[in-house]
Amino acid sequence: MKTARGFFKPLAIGAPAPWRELPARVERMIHFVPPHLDKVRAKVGEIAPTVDVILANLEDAIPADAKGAALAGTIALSREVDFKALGVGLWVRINCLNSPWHLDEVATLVEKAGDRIDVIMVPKVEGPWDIFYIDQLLASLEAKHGVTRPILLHAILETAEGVMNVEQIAGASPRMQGISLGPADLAASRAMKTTRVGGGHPGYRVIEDPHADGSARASVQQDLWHYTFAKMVDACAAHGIKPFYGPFGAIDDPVACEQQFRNAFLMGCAGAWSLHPSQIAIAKQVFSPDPAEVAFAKRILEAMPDGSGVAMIDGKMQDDATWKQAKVMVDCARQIAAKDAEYAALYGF
Ligand SMILES: CC(=O)SCCNC(=O)CCNC(=O)[C@H](O)C(C)(C)COP(=O)(O)OP(=O)(O)OC[C@H]1O[C@@H](n2cnc3c(N)ncnc32)[C@H](O)[C@@H]1OP(=O)(O)O
Ligand SMILES: CC(=O)C(=O)O
Ligand SMILES: [Mg+2]
Repeated sequence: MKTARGFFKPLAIGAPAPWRELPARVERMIHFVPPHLDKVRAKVGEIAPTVDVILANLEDAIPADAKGAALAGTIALSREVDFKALGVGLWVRINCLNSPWHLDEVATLVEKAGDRIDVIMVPKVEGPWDIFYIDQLLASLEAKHGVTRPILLHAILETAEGVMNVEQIAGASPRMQGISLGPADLAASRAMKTTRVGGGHPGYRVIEDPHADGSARASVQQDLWHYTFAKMVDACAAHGIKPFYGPFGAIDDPVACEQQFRNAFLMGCAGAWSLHPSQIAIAKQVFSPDPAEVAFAKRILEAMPDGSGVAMIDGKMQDDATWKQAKVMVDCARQIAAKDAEYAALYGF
């Protein structure tokens, strides 16, 4: 690992100085777009004002013979829509580092759209060495092409080795913006016997003990992802970067999608992916704190102006620790309100 003094030094002569703090951005949903499809790309201008992030996907779900078209479509998209003016992030998911495509992709993206891309998402990150490699490559390309703002990195946690190394991945570079859970590839990597993209499974349950009278035993479905998810959230929080839930593939089950997103929100995630336009509103609602909870959090802050001591509100004890939770909630709401007039009104900011 780098020394403390070396950590924030640019990795190439002429590369921009690394971010010291992550830029404050609302990222409730990362909306995936297949950029090789002209018809879908043409609709991005309409969708962009309704989302926080548009992601041009070059990796899985893009056919091998369309990788070039997807890259060209991404560059075109970065010029066709003024994402900065809309306050919408532009992200790109490149192909994985052992694929034949990633090198040309990164070189072309930085050369042709380096000043317009906020975050590059790197799939199948196995350990900090993957981040060191892409960090150095980006610095060299940014220097070469005069990019003035460092492009951030987002890792997908989707292999058993990646899960084992998640703490080092989260802290590998000042470029690290966040990590998303990739439940589909992770399931394959672990030899899980499933065929889903995220969500639960009806077979993964706990069952109550047998009853003396032999009557039916209740059982409840459990969360397959809890362990990995909690490990990822702690690694991200400890390193000051953002955790995200990834994709929910059952487009036809908005109820389960909402529940999966809500579990992620409650655990500390900043957002989730939307694969289909119908998932945008779900993510927006779930990852914007409930106005009633925000109102209660404001009361805690008002009751304890310096954040110390003890207070009772509606029968509930408040102290320094609940004050800190309330501050997380109100700060999150304030950030959303600054971007989203609808929520500004709901929160009373
Ligand atoms: C495990 C992982 O790696 S997950 C990440 C990789 N996967 C992806 O990125 C998938 C992205 N999503 C998609 O490709 C599509 O949404 C699919 C294939 C899942 C479903 O597509 P369809 O069957 O066409 O959905 P549907 O018919 O409901 O689409 C309705 C409209 O929304 C459009 N649409 C669908 N998905 C998107 C999208 N992600 N962004 C913008 N528009 C979209 C369709 O083009 C269609 O437009 P139209 O009415 O003008 O014809
Ligand atoms: C997100 C992703 O790429 C996966 O689940 O495999
Ligand atoms: Mg994957």
